[in-house]
Formats: sequence, structure tokens, C-alpha cells
Amino acid sequence: MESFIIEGGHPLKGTITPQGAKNEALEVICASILTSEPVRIQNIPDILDVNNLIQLLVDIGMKVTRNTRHDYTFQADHLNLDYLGSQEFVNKCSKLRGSVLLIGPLLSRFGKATIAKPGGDKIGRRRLDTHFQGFKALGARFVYDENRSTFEIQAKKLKGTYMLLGEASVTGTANIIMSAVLAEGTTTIYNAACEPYIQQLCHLLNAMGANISGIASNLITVVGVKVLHGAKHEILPDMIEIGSFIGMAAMVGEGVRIKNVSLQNLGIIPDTFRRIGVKINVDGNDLVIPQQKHYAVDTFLDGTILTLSDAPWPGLTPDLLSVLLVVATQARGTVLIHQKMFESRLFFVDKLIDMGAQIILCDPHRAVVVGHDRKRQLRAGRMTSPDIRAGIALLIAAMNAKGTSRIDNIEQIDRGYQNIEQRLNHIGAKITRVTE
Ligand SMILES: CC(=O)N[C@H]1[C@@H](OP(=O)(O)OP(=O)(O)OC[C@H]2O[C@@H](n3ccc(=O)[nH]c3=O)[C@H](O)[C@@H]2O)O[C@H](CO)[C@@H](O)[C@@H]1O
Ligand SMILES: C=C(OP(=O)(O)O)C(=O)O
Repeated sequence: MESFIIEGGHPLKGTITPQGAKNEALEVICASILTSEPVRIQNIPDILDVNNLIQLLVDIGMKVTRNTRHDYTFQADHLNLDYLGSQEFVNKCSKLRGSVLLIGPLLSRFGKATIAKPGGDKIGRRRLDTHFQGFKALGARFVYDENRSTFEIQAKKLKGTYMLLGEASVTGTANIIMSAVLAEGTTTIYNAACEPYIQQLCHLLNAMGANISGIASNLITVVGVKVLHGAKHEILPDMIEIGSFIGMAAMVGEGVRIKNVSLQNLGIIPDTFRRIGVKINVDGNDLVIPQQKHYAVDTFLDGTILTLSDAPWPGLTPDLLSVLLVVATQARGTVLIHQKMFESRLFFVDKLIDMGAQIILCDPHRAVVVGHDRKRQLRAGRMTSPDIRAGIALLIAAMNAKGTSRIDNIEQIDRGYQNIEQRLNHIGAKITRVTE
């Protein structure tokens, strides 16, 4: 097991470039299953979750060529679907959430798939109902295999239909779109998720010959086609990593430039940081976060306490609330963080309270943060990373704290942040990776 040792109090200064987006990578890599021709994908982040998914695809028989570190070609001309029946496949799926994204393309192209319990952050209930709803509406049948705790899913021919999703599930929408592209007739998906991850998936699928419209809205229309072909695609910068960098630049920065952020795809993220007082200057496609002695949390127009809550896109992504929360601990003012989607994502605030932050955890979904306005520095501590975003939030707290902190279970952080200690050390941090 690896840990980070963090010497607090070293400011960040300089330029940092975001990696490609984890959640988009998981979707578009899986889309390559839909054709026997080569699909080339650039800007793939070199992170645990993505590498585990690529390994899973290799195990199924995908030909994978690594052109350069972040540039791959995938070709699914001879897949070994028998592997889906192995226990090894089930075990590997349980390591990452993204494994659930294999189902749509396999069902679509080969008429069968296995639904094994996916892994991912333990941040509360993570239902797959929306995925099932979509597959069922398209005509798939499910058989539960008690021995393996999997669902075997089959469909001779998927048929397009209208569906109104129970909730705007991100991976659910991706799966349904990938099932519908080769189905017979037209599929209309209402209450679809429309994150940039989904938009990018649709652009790739259209480049492969699919017929998808309504991209970026919650009403997606997919007219089925007979066959898809190869294409080339570039993954967007990771908006969650960009948000994490904005947070650390505000709290421990002395002037940080975040390069090539693709501003138009960040949605409400920059303005949300501005609401807790963070100054963000836009310079072309870069964001520049100046050093700020103090930053003050806004109030609502009527003077009441600001609430930041998550919502399906274009609302605020839940994946940045932990970072916003930690940044608020040194702001002037008070903010209520309301994590609506997940019920176990705020418990990490106990660690921040141990470090001296003023936080009231009202219930599993809501925490009130009363900022110190930098009058009291956080204390160093020993902690463990419960999930990927709490992990990065604790890392930010540790960089800000007085003394040396330790974060265990950093595999959680490595799932989504590429060489994070090297990249942060390059701009001034003092973080060491230790193995124990
Ligand atoms: C690999 C991947 O892409 N993971 C992302 C994806 O996970 P994932 O696709 O697994 O998450 P879903 O969008 O399915 O749902 C997330 C949770 O929110 C709830 N829910 C969802 C939609 C809604 O309108 N209301 C609601 O309450 C669901 O019941 C579930 O508990 O989307 C999540 C929500 O943005 C992100 O945190 C994850 O980083
Ligand atoms: C929750 C997340 O990841 P996953 O869905 O892979 O668990 C995340 O990226 O914040």
C-alpha cells in the first residue's frame, strides 16, 4: 500500500497542464468495441482506472497499440467473448466503475453481455437501474446467474424506442446510446445526461458513422445504422482535475496558470469557485489563479448563506464538492455544501475537523463550513483517502497545513490523477510517495 507524506506550507507557483478526462476516456475507449476497424484515441490519461479498463479490453481480445504515452489505437476485430464467462472477468470489473460501460457496446454489436458488479468509489448507493431500464426498453432480456452474481444479458436484435429515463445517469446514458447506435429504428432518450463526457462520446460515434442528434441536450435521438467504422478522437482536458487545480491554487497558490482548459466545456465550474471568492482570470484557453491573501464567500442576493449543491449537467458536478468544501475552510464567510446525489461522500470532513477546520456535518448530505479567513492554519494530520475526490481534497488540506501530514490509501487518488505528486512538486509542493 502506498502513502503520501506531505510537508505543508510550500506554495504552488507556475504552470500546470490538465490530463485528459478520466470519465470521457472510459466511455470513448469502450466505444471502440462497436467496430472491427481501428479507432484512434488521443489524450488518454495514464491513470489507474483507465489502465485497468484497457487491460480488461486486452483480456477480451482487443488489439491495443500504444502509439505514444497518451495516444492509442484500439481494434476489436477478434474479441473472445468466452472471457466474459470467467471469474477473472467478474473480479476485474469490481475494480472500476468504468467496467459497466462494456455492456452497451457488447450488447449492441454481439447481442450479449455480462453485467458484473462494477467497482468505483464507495460514495453511497450506486444503482444501475437506469442502465437496465434502457437495455430492457431496447428489447434485451436478463438472466441472473446466482453462482457468479452476474446478469447475463441477451438480445437477438435491439429495436429503437422512446424512453424517459428515471434519472439522468451519466454512465447509464452512455450505455444506452452505445446500445442504440446499431439498433433497428430510432431511439429517443429523454432525461438523458449531457455532460461533456456524453457529448464527446456522441461526437466520436457520429465520426464512426452513427446518427445521433440532440447532443448537449437532455433529449437525444439515435437513428440506428447497420455498421460503424473506424475514427479518430481527442479527449477533452479533465474538468474535475482543472477544478481541483483551481482549488489548490486558491488555497496554497502564489500565482498558478492552468493550461489549455477548454473553457467552453467547463460549464458552471469557474463561476462556482468565484462564488466562494476565488479570483480566476481567463487568458486565451488558460486560467490564471492569482495569489489571494483572502477570499470571501458570496451570499445569496437576499443576504442569506450561500448553498453549493450538485445537479445533473449543466448543474454543478458532484465530483467537485469535496474540493470546494476544503477551499471554503480558509475563506472568509460561511457556505452550506449540499451533496444531493451521494450519501457517503462527506464523511471525510471528520479528518478536516481534526486538522482544525470549522465544519458542522449536519447529516450525510450537508455540511456547513465556517471559513477561517486564513487567521488559523490547518494542522497536519494522518489520514486515509476514502474516495478519489475526498483524497484530493485531503491532499489540498495537507499542502495548506502546518507540519507534515500523511495520506494512506492513495490508490484512490491514483485512480484519477496522473503522477499527481510529480506534477505538483514541479510547481512547488513537497510530496513524497512511500510504500509500506
Ligand atoms: C465513470 C463515471 O463517469 N463516473 C461519474 C458518473 O458516475 P455514474 O454514471 O455511476 O453516476 P450516475 O450518474 O448514474 O448517478 C450518480 C448518483 O446520483 C444519483 N442521481 C443521478 C442522477 C440524478 O439526476 N439524480 C441523482 O440523484 C444516482 O441515483 C446515483 O446515486 O457520474 C457521477 C455523477 O455525476 C460522477 O460522480 C462519477 O464521477
Ligand atoms: C466518483 C468518481 O469516479 P467513479 O465513478 O469512477 O467511482 C469520480 O470520478 O469522482
